[in-house]
Amino acid sequence: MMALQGKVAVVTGAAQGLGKGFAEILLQNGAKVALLDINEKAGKELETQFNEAYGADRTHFYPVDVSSDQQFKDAFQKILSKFGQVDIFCNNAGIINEKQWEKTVSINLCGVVRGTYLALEHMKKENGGQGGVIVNVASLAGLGPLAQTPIYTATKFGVVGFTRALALASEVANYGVRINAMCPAFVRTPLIDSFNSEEQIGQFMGLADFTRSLMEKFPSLEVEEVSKGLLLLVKDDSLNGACLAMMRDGAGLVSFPKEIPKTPVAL
Ligand SMILES: NC(=O)C1=CN([C@@H]2O[C@H](COP(=O)(O)OP(=O)(O)OC[C@H]3O[C@@H](n4cnc5c(N)ncnc54)[C@H](O)[C@@H]3O)[C@@H](O)[C@H]2O)C=CC1
Ligand SMILES: CCCCC/C=C\C=C\C(=O)C/C=C\C/C=C\CCCC(=O)O
Repeated sequence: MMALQGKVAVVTGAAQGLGKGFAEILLQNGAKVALLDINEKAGKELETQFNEAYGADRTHFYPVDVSSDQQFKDAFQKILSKFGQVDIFCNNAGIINEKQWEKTVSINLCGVVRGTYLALEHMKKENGGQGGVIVNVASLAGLGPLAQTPIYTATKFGVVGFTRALALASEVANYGVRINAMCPAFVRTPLIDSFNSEEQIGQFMGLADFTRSLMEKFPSLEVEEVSKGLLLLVKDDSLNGACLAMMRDGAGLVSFPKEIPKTPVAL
């Protein structure tokens, strides 16, 4: 089990919702945490709140839009200057916007790739790094389709595939870095509150009842429950390439078939 005392963590999308919960559970377990978010006001307020609660200089906020390569790189350098190292990197920032779908891809998928590659370059043993762990936040919609949000679903499938492929690369090439994914069902955060909006859902608004019936099948989780899942993926040294599915009735590591299950067809 990885002990978090003295470790340095980075969490994107940390100003509210799941990211705030992830940052807090890492602080409670002894890590220092760099908070990254596009929302400067909420991020700075959270930095003050966390430093009061967990000790001066345990957290620092960095304004970063994960869709910007430059902002991400600059912040990473500043984090290294302040904290000296990065051991844990959680790519959590994500949005739902089916209308501005290229923006959604740039944040939800490309943002995860940007963060992961920055962390990997620093952590990789072949670069003189000390190893570490990266956790990418996907969704249950990264394992099965959410009809109202095809682009969001595509980005989350992308996050799962990217995580699994890179975890395998890490194992084969011995990077010394573990890379895992989280796949929670609906979680009570502002993301869900803002969902009933034509601005974000566009042409798929008519499918709202279908989503509501799905939400009955997967009742909402609380941030605190999902945060315990993050802690598991960070601490358990045996987990690399793991996808943790989280639902109200329990969490579990997803098994992927070694062979492609298929029904034969005549061609
Ligand atoms: N709430 C839910 O039901 C579920 C959420 N997720 C995923 O969990 C992650 C976090 O979601 P929530 O906490 O629910 O959302 P949220 O909307 O409550 O929080 C997202 C945070 O990300 C920040 N953010 C947005 N765009 C950004 C950007 N370009 N750069 C940096 N920060 C940015 C926001 O300012 C906000 O603080 C997302 O990746 C989401 O897809 C996964 C499954 C279920
Ligand atoms: C296995 C089928 C896919 C199940 C997907 C389950 C949950 C995924 C949740 C998310 O990732 C994003 C969270 C919320 C957005 C989705 C719908 C909210 C709709 C609210 C409403 O219409 O009232």
